[in-house]
Amino acid sequence: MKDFDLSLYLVLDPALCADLGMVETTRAAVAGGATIVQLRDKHASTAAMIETGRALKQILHGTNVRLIVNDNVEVAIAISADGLHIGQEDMNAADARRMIGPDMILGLSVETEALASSIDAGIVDYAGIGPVFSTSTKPDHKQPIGFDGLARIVRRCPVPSVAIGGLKAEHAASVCSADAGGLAVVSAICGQPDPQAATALIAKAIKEARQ
Ligand SMILES: Cc1ncc(COP(=O)(O)OP(=O)(O)O)c(N)n1
Ligand SMILES: Cc1nc(C(=O)O)sc1CCOP(=O)(O)O
Ligand SMILES: [Mg+2]
Repeated sequence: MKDFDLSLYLVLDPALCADLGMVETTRAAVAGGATIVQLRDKHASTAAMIETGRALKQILHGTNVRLIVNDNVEVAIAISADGLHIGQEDMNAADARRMIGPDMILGLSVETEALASSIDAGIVDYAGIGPVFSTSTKPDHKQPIGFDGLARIVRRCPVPSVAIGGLKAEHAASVCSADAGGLAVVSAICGQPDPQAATALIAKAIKEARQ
């Protein structure tokens, strides 16, 4: 069984993190209670992502916080990341698994009940489900599913799941009620005046929702 915690999943965005940078934002978020971090940079070269990924690995060394690379399997392998996250339009999950080997965490985006049902739990370790709400962070996002849609999709998922899309601390209780394993957030942490405090606020809301 792979050891990872989806409770508070930080997805990095270089533009939103412009002031502090992705590395310092990650340092602050980990201090605030982030449990997993994704390096997501849709415009960086592979070489630039490898450099950032190595810096993130240093920050996360000695913590239980896992580092996931978005989209780029070459980067995930080059930096020996803890995991890779792919979407339906990125690559086939079985091909990704063959490339990263059996031990790396593999996350897959799913937007519908049918896609959730089709997940092979022998290949995929967790599902990213969304968008719950419309969000300007990902202009090409699919149709928002709301909390009812989230609950329906989670029910069909044979693997742990994390909700994404427009989520903030105030949504922790609804995400937990839908039985998702956590909240994935970008703008609720990246670019916030105090990313550590912003993370701690979400972590507190998750803790309260689970009590
Ligand atoms: C945790 C998590 N869930 C969903 C996504 C979205 O992945 P994808 O659909 O491939 O879109 P991009 O992020 O690549 O634009 C994610 N990155 N992380
Ligand atoms: C990276 C990503 N994936 C989504 C999906 O629906 O699959 S929504 C999204 C961006 C989420 O950003 P914010 O927390 O700022 O709303
Ligand atoms: Mg993708």
